[in-house]
Amino acid sequence: MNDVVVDVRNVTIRFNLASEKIDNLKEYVIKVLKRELLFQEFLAVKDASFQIRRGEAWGLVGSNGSGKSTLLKAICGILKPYKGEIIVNGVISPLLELGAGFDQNLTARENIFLNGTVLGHSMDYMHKHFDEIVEFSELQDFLDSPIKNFSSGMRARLGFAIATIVRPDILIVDEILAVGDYAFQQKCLKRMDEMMSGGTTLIFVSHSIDQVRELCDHAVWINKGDIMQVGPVDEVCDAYMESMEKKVAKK
Ligand SMILES: Nc1ncnc2c1ncn2[C@@H]1O[C@H](COP(=O)(O)OP(=O)(O)OP(=O)(O)O)[C@@H](O)[C@H]1O
Repeated sequence: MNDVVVDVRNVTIRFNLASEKIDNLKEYVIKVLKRELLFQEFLAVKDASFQIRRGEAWGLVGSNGSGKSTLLKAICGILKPYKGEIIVNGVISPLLELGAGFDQNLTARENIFLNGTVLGHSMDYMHKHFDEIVEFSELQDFLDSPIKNFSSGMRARLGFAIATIVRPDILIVDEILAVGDYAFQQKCLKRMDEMMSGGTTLIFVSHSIDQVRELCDHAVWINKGDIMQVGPVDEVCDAYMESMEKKVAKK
């Protein structure tokens, strides 16, 4: 049996950055049509390869702007690699940036249904799980307020509660716990633990190395798009922390 659920094969992700300043949309369109707009190639992830097996928990670590979220988006299929391929076996429940899948002008109640649909659930399914979502998020008193008035922690509560009503094959959690309070973080960690006991594979991005060590068994350290190390969580986190400490000492 092939138990590899995410196979990242020599993946390079490229963005085109406009290399000149453009002040307005009209100027942009004219330049694109005249083929005068210059782009600079920027590789956010370079030749990344690793394999994640069923039931494993992987942490992605690295400093700001190193390519963690970009790699997660490619695993979710939101971004297409410029080179290489990613093979995913199973259903992914992605919990990416805060507010992704939410409409800021709709209420929490409406957003539960909207976000559920974005994740591929029927209205019927969302009706059945509505109370469970509200209970987990502890937002009973704010159900009819528009999301734009929510704090980042409240958005994280709602997003996490929706993304984890199903027991997906692969759960992807990007830095979302950072904005939740301590009690909510513990509640989320417990739920992730339970999901992993049930066989869910986890891919987790966090700047809290303690959380990565606690939750994950493997890790990838990425730095400015380069994969620095892949392997057992403690080895990778030790190497990453050592490099961070050296960086701090130099300053
Ligand atoms: N849509 C985009 N267009 C152009 N550049 C992008 C785009 N998305 C990300 N980048 C660039 O790719 C690089 C990696 O960004 P990414 O968000 O993956 O970093 P990260 O490791 O998740 O950072 P952080 O820890 O700060 O969240 C950054 O330099 C960022 O500016």
